[in-house]
Amino acid sequence: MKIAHWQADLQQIRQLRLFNNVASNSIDQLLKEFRACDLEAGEILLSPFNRNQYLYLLLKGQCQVYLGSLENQPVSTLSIGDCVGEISFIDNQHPSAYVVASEPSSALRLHRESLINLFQQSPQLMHNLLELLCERVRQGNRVLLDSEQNANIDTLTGTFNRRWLTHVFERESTRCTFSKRPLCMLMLDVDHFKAYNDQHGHIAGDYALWQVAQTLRAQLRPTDSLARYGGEEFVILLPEMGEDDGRSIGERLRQGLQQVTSFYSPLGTLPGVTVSIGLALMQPKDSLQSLIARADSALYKAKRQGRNCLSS
Ligand SMILES: Nc1nc2c(ncn2[C@@H]2O[C@H](COP(=O)(O)OP(=O)(O)OP(=O)(O)O)[C@@H](O)[C@H]2O)c(=O)[nH]1
Repeated sequence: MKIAHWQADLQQIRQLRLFNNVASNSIDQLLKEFRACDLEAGEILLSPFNRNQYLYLLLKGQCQVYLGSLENQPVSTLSIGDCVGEISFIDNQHPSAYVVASEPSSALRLHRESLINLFQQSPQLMHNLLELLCERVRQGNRVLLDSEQNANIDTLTGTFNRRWLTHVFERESTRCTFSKRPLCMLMLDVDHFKAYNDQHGHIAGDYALWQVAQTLRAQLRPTDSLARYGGEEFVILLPEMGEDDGRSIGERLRQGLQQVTSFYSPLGTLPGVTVSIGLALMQPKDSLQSLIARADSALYKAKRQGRNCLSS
């Protein structure tokens, strides 16, 4: 980072959010506390390994924010007018993220020693800084929410995964028990899938799993929960469904897949697959594990009965 010569352009300064509505006669005084600096592309401005003493205000260029490691995808981009390092500047702790200049950039920087001075001179600037901080907190919460949602999604099929099933079972089983309603579980397993992979290739197998997920999802209610439980196994929770209803839904899903005799994929047309289904009705005191164990043995029965059928 190079300290740069900088001629204050009041027009530009007034447009920066930190200086929003700050009285013109204070700006001159405030700017004396700032130093201009130039950053090269790739330069690391903040790192969780180094304590940060400065608040940066981007005047030119842009920076990217990385959480955890610089190998990860950037979580956000900071551009002209954005503040950098405001949290560690205030609490004097290590930054929680890496901030890297993604192109040659210029910034104004302010040492934390000037903080008190600055606030005394301009409550408006303090107000602006608080607003920017709140925005950063909200942005952080959004990133957290996104990563939480991604952690529940199976990347191949776009359905929920086993982790999410644990979470949703807790909620739905409590709700159904409380309202004295039944809950049904279906466990589906693609038939002869090893042979499918062997014959058409693993990528084709991946497309077939994707196709299964699409077909199942299209036939379920929004309140039903579809999760990929593992390899070629899916679990469906049917809240407020007794055994007979669960059976007819399972049967409809099985037939729906049987009817997809072929489907289009980026590899060309591929044959469809069939599934075997095990059904289990939730009993009082059932845990997710005990319910899955019964659905799994019903599935095993369906496999023994010749596959492409439902058993309970
Ligand atoms: N393409 C693909 N294959 C997978 C995936 N997960 C598991 N498999 C394959 O699924 C196959 C499952 O084989 P098996 O458990 O022997 O069962 P099966 O051949 O389907 O036979 P049955 O279940 O008895 O009808 C294995 O060959 C796994 O490699 C995946 O994500 N993609």
